[in-house]
Amino acid sequence: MASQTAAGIAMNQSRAARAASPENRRLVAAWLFVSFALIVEMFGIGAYVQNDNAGLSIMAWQPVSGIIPPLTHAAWERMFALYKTIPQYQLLNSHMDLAGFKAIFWPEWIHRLWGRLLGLDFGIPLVWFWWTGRLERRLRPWLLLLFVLGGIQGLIGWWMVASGFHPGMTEVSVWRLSIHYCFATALAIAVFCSGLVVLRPESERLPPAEAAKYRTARGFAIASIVAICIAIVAGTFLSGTHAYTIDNTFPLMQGRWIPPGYATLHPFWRNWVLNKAAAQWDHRLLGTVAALVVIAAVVAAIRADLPPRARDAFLVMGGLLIVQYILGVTTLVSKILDIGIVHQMNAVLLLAAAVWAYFELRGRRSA
Ligand code: HEM
Repeated sequence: MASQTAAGIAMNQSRAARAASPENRRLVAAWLFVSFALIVEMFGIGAYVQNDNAGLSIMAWQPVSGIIPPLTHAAWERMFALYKTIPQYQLLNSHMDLAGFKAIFWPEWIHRLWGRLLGLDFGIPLVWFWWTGRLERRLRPWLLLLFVLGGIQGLIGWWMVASGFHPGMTEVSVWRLSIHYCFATALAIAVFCSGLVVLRPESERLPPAEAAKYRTARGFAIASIVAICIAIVAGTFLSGTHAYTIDNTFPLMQGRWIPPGYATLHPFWRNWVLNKAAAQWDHRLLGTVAALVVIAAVVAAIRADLPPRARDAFLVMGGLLIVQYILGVTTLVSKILDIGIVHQMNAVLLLAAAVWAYFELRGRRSA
């Protein structure tokens, strides 16, 4: 019995050593970063679906059997007949034929397929890494939680889509769209952070005395994260109300700094979410505030003479910010929504870069 226990302890120790080895950490981190990249791709697909107004084309929630698209003409006709029962078809698309329906079906089908693939991409390696002792003990429940949250994101997606079937609705609820987008962003960033945690163990963080020197730059990294998150939430209201369809001039709206239609809804706060002019103005303003905070962070980082990895992170964040701003303004003035797709994907990368910048300046808990 005693020898069995000793053998068990030895095995646990060898598993822990294996999990902590640099090669293993790189492998696990690569899996997490690839998963992050696939989620960013998912943002692009989701944006395409939204631009095409295709999100309401599949009226069933079938996580497993839904992977099989209609295979016969009769099956297509059945699917189309279902779509004909919802207000979006009756109020907007009553002229649509089967070919038109197929054109909105496929983007939504690919969106859901990608969600399933993400589940496999995360779930299968999770089981394998766990089984073969490649995951540090403290990470296991966290990664399992992320997997479960991925499933919940799918449910939120369906809850969002279902809001578009209500009487009088021709698209999904702005609120639910915003929650769907924000939850996806949080998940993407959580996966990215997990990759960083695996790649950079406690021992590779800055010694506390050095970390203290960079307090200001670290504070700016946190401020950038907060400002970018706020701009993202405002972006979801702009996107959800299709506010890019009005006032396509920059920086003024209808020749004014504050558009005349800003406060038409009551109570006042509803304008922030549901009023096109207000949603667009808020996003411009908050995007600009985020841009200024990020620029200040990059200046602070350059002046602080940071360690190379941290400096790189701040510079990447600054570069992505410039790209983000240009993409936002270009989407607005051109009304080319394909540019908006890249703007949405880049938002997640920008937030990830800000998190990375913060991460590189974290100190060890002890000397
Ligand atoms: C740091 C700055 C910015 C961030 C993080 C950001 C983020 C976002 C996000 C996440 C969305 C999409 C949300 C969704 O689809 O639910 C969005 C949409 C949009 N943003 Fe930005 N944005 C920024 C700056 C700007 C600026 C400065 C402009 C233009 C003045 C702009 C114009 C737009 C437009 C027109 C859309 C709608 C695109 C569409 O519906 O497809 N953004 N933004």
